[in-house]
Amino acid sequence: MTNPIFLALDMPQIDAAKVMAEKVKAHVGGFKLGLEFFCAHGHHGVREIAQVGLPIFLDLKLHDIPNTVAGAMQSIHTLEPSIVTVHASGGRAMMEDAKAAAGDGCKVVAVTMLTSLSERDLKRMGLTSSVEDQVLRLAELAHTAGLDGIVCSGHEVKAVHSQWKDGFFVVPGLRPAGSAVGDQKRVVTPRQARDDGAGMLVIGRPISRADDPVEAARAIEATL
Ligand SMILES: O=C(O)c1cc(=O)[nH]c(=O)n1[C@@H]1O[C@H](COP(=O)(O)O)[C@@H](O)[C@H]1O
Repeated sequence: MTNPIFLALDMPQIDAAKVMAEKVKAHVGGFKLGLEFFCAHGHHGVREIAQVGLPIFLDLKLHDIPNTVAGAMQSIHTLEPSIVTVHASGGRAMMEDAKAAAGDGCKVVAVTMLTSLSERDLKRMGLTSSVEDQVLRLAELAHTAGLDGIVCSGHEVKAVHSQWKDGFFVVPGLRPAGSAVGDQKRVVTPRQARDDGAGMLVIGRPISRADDPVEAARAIEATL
């Protein structure tokens, strides 16, 4: 089994990110570079982390009109990411154009409801359905648009998996038992997410902010 853990390198310093990546590379399957890192270091930063030798998940959460998102996808071709995110709420045409513009071998997955949101947050946005129903609706839209899968929390992944059998499901908001939840609201353990159908486990602070990141990554890997 390839290691499904992707370490989120959410830090603004390129040197610290590279040191962290080198340290834990034996216990993870790849690295996720998101907005904090990409806004600070762009293409150069991605190339630096890619030198560590593991696949790169470029988490740009693109959300704009179809033409702009397709252009952004083309602008990252040369980085050869394994996987890129767009927001499902950008709509079907946006997702179709994003997928058409993605480079060969690059999965495109749609973020559904951020794991930092609760049912109450949905209501405040005027959405009256449950989180699970909203995730299932957006997952269906992403599937129809021809994407490879979605990003959702471990609370919904089982239901999404039963609706979309061959989809690829990325699950963040993961916390080993007893670790600090922080700003996440819908959390499960890495093992639970895996058992329920997650293809990729995105983990940041429980590893990167641990006193001993190598031991933290090794311990999580051992639970899978
Ligand atoms: O797209 C993501 O990766 C993502 C989607 C989501 O709904 N929730 C979420 O936490 N993430 C990302 O997953 C990572 C979680 O980090 P930790 O909470 O530190 O483990 C961060 O890099 C987030 O940007």
